[in-house]
Amino acid sequence: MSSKASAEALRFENVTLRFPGARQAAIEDVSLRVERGRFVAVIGPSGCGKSTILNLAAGLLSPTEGEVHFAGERVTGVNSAASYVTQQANLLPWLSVGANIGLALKFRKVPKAERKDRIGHWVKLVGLTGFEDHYPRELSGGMQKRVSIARALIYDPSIVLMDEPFGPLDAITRLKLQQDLLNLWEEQNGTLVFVTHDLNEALYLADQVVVMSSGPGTVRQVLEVPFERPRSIGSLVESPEFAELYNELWSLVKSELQMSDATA
Ligand SMILES: Nc1ncnc2c1ncn2[C@@H]1O[C@H](COP(=O)(O)OP(=O)(O)OP(=O)(O)O)[C@@H](O)[C@H]1O
Repeated sequence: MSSKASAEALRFENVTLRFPGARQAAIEDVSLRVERGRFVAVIGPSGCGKSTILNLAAGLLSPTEGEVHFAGERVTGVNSAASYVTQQANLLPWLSVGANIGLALKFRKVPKAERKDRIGHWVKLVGLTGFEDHYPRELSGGMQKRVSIARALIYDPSIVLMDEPFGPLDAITRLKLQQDLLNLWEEQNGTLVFVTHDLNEALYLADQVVVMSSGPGTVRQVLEVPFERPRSIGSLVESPEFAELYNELWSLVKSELQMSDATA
């Protein structure tokens, strides 16, 4: 295998997905390559197929045409290497915070003592010390999100897929969690593909931003985000380079929104 091929995490090759009975394809002829260790944001108008792309990467949907590959292998069923953080935290209400976080370790038959250590470590990392024995209903939305992030990262998955990870949270909690995610996931050197509607979030977190067009969903442009890591959101926001890139991204997204309004 060439070094180029071995650095590849996810690849979409001319992927079209048409839901049964749909007038037009949800996504059409999407080609995309995500290298290992990269953070990639997918952004675009509502309905342009962002979640569909995550579902295809997770192996929950199969392309109508084209192929999805992960780590050099064609994805033909559920992609067990991928950890998926959906829009809702989806915690199991009858399990404590600790048990929710450790779920993937239990499925993988990690011995109890090791499980306990790793859960303790992650509870601390996501700032939930003292809440291990609480139940999801006793947590705020932000705390539930922290649990779902710890649950997704605890078993060192090869790739994490996140659908609007911080969507419903207030601005301050979002900022804090965005910075936490940067710190946590950079340490693990993992691959992250996430969908967002938030231009700032895309630029804070990602190495590349995939801007999609709608009707049907296609890749309009892939924008490189050159900011060095480790990143501090506070310093990024103050830099002129950030403002410049934000404007570039905004004009791309704005033209997509105008196009989708015109075709609606
Ligand atoms: N299960 C389904 N059956 C039929 N059509 C679907 C299904 N899921 C999604 N679609 C359609 O596919 C298209 C893409 O949907 P998708 O959810 O991927 O878009 P999105 O960009 O994630 O949207 P949003 O930003 O609003 O969450 C939309 O037109 C949607 O109506």
